[in-house]
Amino acid sequence: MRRSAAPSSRHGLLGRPPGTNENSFPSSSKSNILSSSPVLQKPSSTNYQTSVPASSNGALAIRSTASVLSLLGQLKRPNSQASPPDQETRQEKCGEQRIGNNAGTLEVPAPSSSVGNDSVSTKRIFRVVWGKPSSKKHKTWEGDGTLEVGEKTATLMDEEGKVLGRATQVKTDLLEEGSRMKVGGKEVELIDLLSGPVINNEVVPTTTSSKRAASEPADDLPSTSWKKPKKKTTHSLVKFTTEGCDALVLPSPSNDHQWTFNPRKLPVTQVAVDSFLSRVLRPHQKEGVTFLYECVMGMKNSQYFGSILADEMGLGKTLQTITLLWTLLRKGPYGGYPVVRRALVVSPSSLVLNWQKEFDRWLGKHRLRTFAVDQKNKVTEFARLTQIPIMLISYEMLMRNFDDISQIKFDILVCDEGHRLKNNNIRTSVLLNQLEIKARVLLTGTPIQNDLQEFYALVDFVNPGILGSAQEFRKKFEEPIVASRQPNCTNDEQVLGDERALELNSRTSCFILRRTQAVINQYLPTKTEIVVFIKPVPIQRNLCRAALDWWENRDRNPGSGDVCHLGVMTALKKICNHPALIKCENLFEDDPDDDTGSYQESLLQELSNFYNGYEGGNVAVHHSAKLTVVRRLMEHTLGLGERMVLVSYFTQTLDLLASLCDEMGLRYCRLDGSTPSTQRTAIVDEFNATYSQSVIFLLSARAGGVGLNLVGASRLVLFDSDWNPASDAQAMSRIWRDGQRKSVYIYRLLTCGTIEEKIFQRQLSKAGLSGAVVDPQKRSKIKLSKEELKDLFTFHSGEESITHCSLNCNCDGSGSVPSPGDSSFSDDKENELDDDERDCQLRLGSKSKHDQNEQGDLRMNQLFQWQHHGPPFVNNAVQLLGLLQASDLLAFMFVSPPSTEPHA
Ligand SMILES: Nc1ncnc2c1ncn2[C@@H]1O[C@H](COP(=O)(O)OP(=O)(O)OP(=O)(O)O)[C@@H](O)[C@H]1O
Ligand SMILES: [Mg+2]
Repeated sequence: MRRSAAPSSRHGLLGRPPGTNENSFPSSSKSNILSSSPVLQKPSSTNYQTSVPASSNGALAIRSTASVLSLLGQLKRPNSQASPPDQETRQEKCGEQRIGNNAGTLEVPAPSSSVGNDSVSTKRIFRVVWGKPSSKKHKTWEGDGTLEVGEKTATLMDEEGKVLGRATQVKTDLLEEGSRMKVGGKEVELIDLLSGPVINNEVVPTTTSSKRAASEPADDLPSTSWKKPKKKTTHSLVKFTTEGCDALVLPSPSNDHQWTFNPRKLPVTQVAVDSFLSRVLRPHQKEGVTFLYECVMGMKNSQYFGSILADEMGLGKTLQTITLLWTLLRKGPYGGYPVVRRALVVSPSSLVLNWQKEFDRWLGKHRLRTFAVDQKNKVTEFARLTQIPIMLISYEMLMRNFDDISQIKFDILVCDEGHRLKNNNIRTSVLLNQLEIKARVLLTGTPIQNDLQEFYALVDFVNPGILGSAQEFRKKFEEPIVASRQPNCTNDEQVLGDERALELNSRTSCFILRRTQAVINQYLPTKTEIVVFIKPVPIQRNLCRAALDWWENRDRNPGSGDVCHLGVMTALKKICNHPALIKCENLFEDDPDDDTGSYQESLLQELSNFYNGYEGGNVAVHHSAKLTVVRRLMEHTLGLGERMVLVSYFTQTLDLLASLCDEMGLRYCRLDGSTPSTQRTAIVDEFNATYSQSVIFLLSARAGGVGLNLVGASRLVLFDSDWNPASDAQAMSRIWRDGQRKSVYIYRLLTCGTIEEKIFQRQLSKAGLSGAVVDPQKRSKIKLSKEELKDLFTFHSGEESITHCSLNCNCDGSGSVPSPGDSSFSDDKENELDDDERDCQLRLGSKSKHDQNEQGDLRMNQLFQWQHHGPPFVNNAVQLLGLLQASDLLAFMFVSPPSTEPHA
């Protein structure tokens, strides 16, 4: 016996169609796509597609919930049980598939409720749970079923369509979702409305939609008008027009799909996205929804139901997912039955309430409510709430409440920022894998972060086994692809690696969809990215040299060994941020790379000898070149009335930036790892509010780098970089998103000649790895060699950008895009200029142009398409970027081509 109103679906998700019985359809009870294994049953030679097949390209559009609802109405009537065969006969007679005719109309069966009654049919069908009567608020239900509600009667049927009881003299107009009543000695709770009444061939607003505000258009109802059927026969056809380019009709199942997943031979109904959603979807989002639908329905591969939506940041993965879930919760291709009853959406804690907000924004609370698990809203409570189909939960909460969650039957799992499942041994992945949910959608803007093993883990999570075992994958794909990206690889290795990358791409592209930000360019204001190379101030140079000397002599220092590389890197990064950070109690406190031991004291001691300038109190801004630049940039930006996001990977650096704000008398918001998840959305909302007093947002890239919308700001500074380009890309994408009205400037600050520049170059190499799978033409180098490590620990003068030098670019730094004659790589460059790929492919460790050419694998990079600004930085562009006041500290700048022409 089950507690709570979450009865299992023995007959697929929602069981037998209302009103059907064993005679009306084949008796197999396992027709649900997502929750039961299919029972193979040879279909008759006739196509069961008795309703309206969508055109394969989805061009024909029926914006109608009515067709599905009316079909349900038809099915429930005993005298319409024979309708599928009849329709088949008709179809055979006509010798055609009922796809749109030349006049752009579609034919669908008339709503049966209208048959024989031209004006009114008031029958409604509710999905219900039933059990013994009891006065308990949270009672134990015994089964699922349907309740057919007439004018004064209500008939309760179980999942098999067997009548369990009838009630007469019922005040049916009071019944709505959530109501409880007694029928035939059983207590019944109405969950949701499957089919509404039909009046004059139009489905009138359901109980749910009648709750809609009076002023709001009934936009989930068909916007196309139904025309009267010519004949009032059971199977007369209704034509209605398909005008309107907003409509989105999802693909119909193939015959194979029907064979596998429709053993009961339910009529195939068209699944269209409700128009209130389809009209707000951008073209790429329509494509995305269709793609996800095909994947989770097993239409692309009947063995696998997973998908990765890997669109770049800000493309609206949330809206696409919400559209998918809403549609699956309401509809399905077989008998019109919803495919999903309950959905689980897992996200980072900072985004749980954002998901709720987005659900409310796009669907409205009157259509759907969601349940966000937190300290107050317990998982067990959700299990009892039959009317709330969506659970939103953070990864952390999921782990804490796993036992309760595993008791609930979910039909689809969505993992937002799913790249965190890049290791299938971590506890989150292990637990999520234990949930028996076949349909899995993983959302990520950055599918590959470090290596192909991580990519494998993501793929294997959504579609277990599709790429074989981890070992097989390593042998077949990873090793050859990695080998082909080594600078000294042979021709054969090269060819094999390219082949395997291609194969991997083709094997995964049917369930991974990735679009770049280029697709939203036209909807957003201009975005300009600026890589700013800043000259370190003398104290920073001295400290860098001291740290590197210490490293050179590491044999004489305690705790030497591999681990000390990481420690020195952290120290160098902190020196670049501000020398004061080395005075912090624990030098390595919040560096994720830190794995240091006792030797840090020795390094700290060494560095302290060089820096005594920080005694607490005000920040010595002039001890950090980057901080000085930020201060001047802030003055410029705030003077224009714009707001700014400052991002760092170090909480100590955020403290420093907070002190700077205090000193400047600026109000700021801050989100870092210590911000309670319950407060995060409120903080973001406060900042984004039009009249917010907060002009600066201090953001920890680790705690809040993903998913957030910070469109209240139009400038963002990435104060320090991560080894992982994906993390930086995530953080830098927070302000250039829908809702942004101003031109956006994104500054990446690098202290030149230091480890920061090396990390940047390393990133350019790693970024290419993503391309290796998404775009097999890309090639990149993956691992750091010993030489590269040594290169990392070389401090250059700090007077010029080594990145620009490594391009061998002879431009005059006047701010123009280099012309072919500016580089000695002109032969290669020509090819590269045709290349509109996003990622740069600078190869770290390349010492000279000669070396690179000998390897024959230098790919000229995107930086040749950027503006090159060198000293003396006096032109208007520098002024516009707000950096003129900081020009004494600048060594070089790359400025991206504007993403779009400025909006009118
Ligand atoms: N079609 C649309 N019309 C208007 N606004 C939209 C549309 N699609 C998405 N948005 C808005 O764009 C913003 C970004 O969308 P969303 O957060 O879903 O991006 P994302 O793809 O998940 O990015 P990330 O990878 O950074 O999480 C949100 O505020 C969302 O409401
Ligand atoms: Mg997102």
